[in-house]
Formats: sequence, structure tokens, C-alpha cells
Amino acid sequence: MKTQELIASSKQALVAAGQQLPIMEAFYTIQGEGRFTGYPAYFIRLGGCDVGCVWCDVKESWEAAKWPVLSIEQIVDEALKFPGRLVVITGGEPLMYDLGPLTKLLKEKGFTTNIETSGAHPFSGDFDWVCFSPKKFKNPHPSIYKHADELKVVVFNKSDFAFAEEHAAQVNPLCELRLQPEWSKVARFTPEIVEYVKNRPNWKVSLQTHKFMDIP
Ligand SMILES: C[S@@+](CC[C@H](N)C(=O)[O-])C[C@H]1O[C@@H](n2cnc3c(N)ncnc32)[C@H](O)[C@@H]1O
Ligand SMILES: Nc1nc2[nH]cc(C(=O)O)c2c(=O)[nH]1
Ligand code: SF4
Ligand SMILES: [Mg+2]
Repeated sequence: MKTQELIASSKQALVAAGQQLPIMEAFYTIQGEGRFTGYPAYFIRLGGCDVGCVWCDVKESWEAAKWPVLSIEQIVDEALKFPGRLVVITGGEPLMYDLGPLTKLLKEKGFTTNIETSGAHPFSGDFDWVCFSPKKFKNPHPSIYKHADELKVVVFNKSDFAFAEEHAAQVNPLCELRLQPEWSKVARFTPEIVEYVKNRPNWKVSLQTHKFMDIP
């Protein structure tokens, strides 16, 4: 094997082991959505997603090879530069990777660990809060259902209410249920979501509040 091929394959092995991960961006902001809306949080956005949502608001994340690969130590050292100790791992689809080593290190350093996931890949990692946002474009892996603390379904058309109920029937009974209008359809679907939640109070409304605040 040539030296460059050797380097590439050892890099792939480190990514497969979850010791190194492709990072699209990492930023300190306010969690805009779901249970922790309003909390300051450090977001780690992993590159790579094979789900293909037509309305995805971070399509540039999809191709993993575009993004630099960092060691979990480098990733955590960056996070430690900010005062908050809540981390949100997102993407792309973060469960494409083994998140065991990164979450172990984050917890050793005192972070609370949250994840945003479509659940389309096997569950991994040690998380304090799992936000599961299932997609019609690729079925969830069965391992997600027992881990989900929050089910957050994006409403892009009318059939998404029935899709939301299908998944609500499969999560554990303590899982919090939220409906979030797709950003380009906020005006179209917010009134229907409001009526839905008023009539079925096991559900709650989630809005992408960071977009209203015009922050990352
Ligand atoms: C960009 S995704 C990344 C994490 C993971 N791939 C997932 O889909 O859960 C983060 C969150 O944003 C939601 N989301 C993505 N695009 C959206 C849009 N256009 N409008 C509303 N929510 C959106 C997703 O459903 C998910 O809950
Ligand atoms: N402020 C802010 N809150 C978020 N909650 C989930 C996000 C995501 O893209 O995963 C996100 C995001 O991109 N920004
Ligand atoms: S699963 Fe998440 S990152 Fe992937 S396309 Fe859908 S919304 Fe975008
Ligand atoms: Mg986002």
C-alpha cells in the first residue's frame, strides 16, 4: 500500500471507531427548538447524512467528505472555550457515527449531552436527552424508540399529523411529543398545529425560534 493510501485507511478506521469525526461547524448559541428552547448550548454539527429530506435546512452538511476530520479531543477542547456546559450533537445525521467515545469524553469534562437525530442509524452514545425527529425519506432504526426523550415531528404537509401519531405509538410513554412547522410553511401550518395541540394535549408546539431571532 502507498503511504497516502495507508494514511487514508487509518483515518477511516479512526472515524469508524468514533475517535475522529467530520465536523461541518461548531458554534455556541441558544437552543432554538424543542424541550431546551432558550438554553445556551454549544452545537457540534457532524458532516454526512443519507436521509435526503426535501426541506432539509442544512443540505450542505450531507456530503461527509467535504468536512475536516477532527479528533474527539480537539472537538471537546473547542467546546471547553465557552461558558455553557450543554452540548447538542447534530448534523447531518450524527448517528451515522459511533458517538460512544465523544459523549464519554464530553461527560468526563462535565457536559450535559443532547442529540438531534432522525434515528435512521443504530443508536450509540451516552446522552442526557435524545430528540428524535423521524423522517419519511428513510425509516428509523428500531433502536431509537426506547432512547427517545422527545419526538419532534416536522409538519410539511397534512399527512404529517398521521405520521406523527404513528411514531408516538412506538416511543416510550414518558417521551415528550412535539410538532414543529417546516420553516417555509410556518404561516400555512402553525394555525393547524395550534388547533391540533389544543385538542390533543399530549402534544406540544415547537418552533425554530433561532430563525425568528436571526441567530445560528
Ligand atoms: C438539520 S436536522 C439535523 C439532525 C438530524 N439529521 C435530524 O434530522 O433530526 C436538526 C433538526 O432540524 C429539523 N429541521 C430540518 N430542516 C427543517 C425545516 N426546514 N423546518 C423545520 N425543521 C427542520 C429536523 O427535523 C431536526 O429536528
Ligand atoms: N439555535 C439552533 N437551535 C437548533 N436546534 C436544533 C438545531 C439543529 O440544526 O440541529 C439548531 C440550530 O441549527 N440552531
Ligand atoms: S435527516 Fe436531518 S440532516 Fe438529514 S436531510 Fe433530514 S433534516 Fe437534513
Ligand atoms: Mg438547524
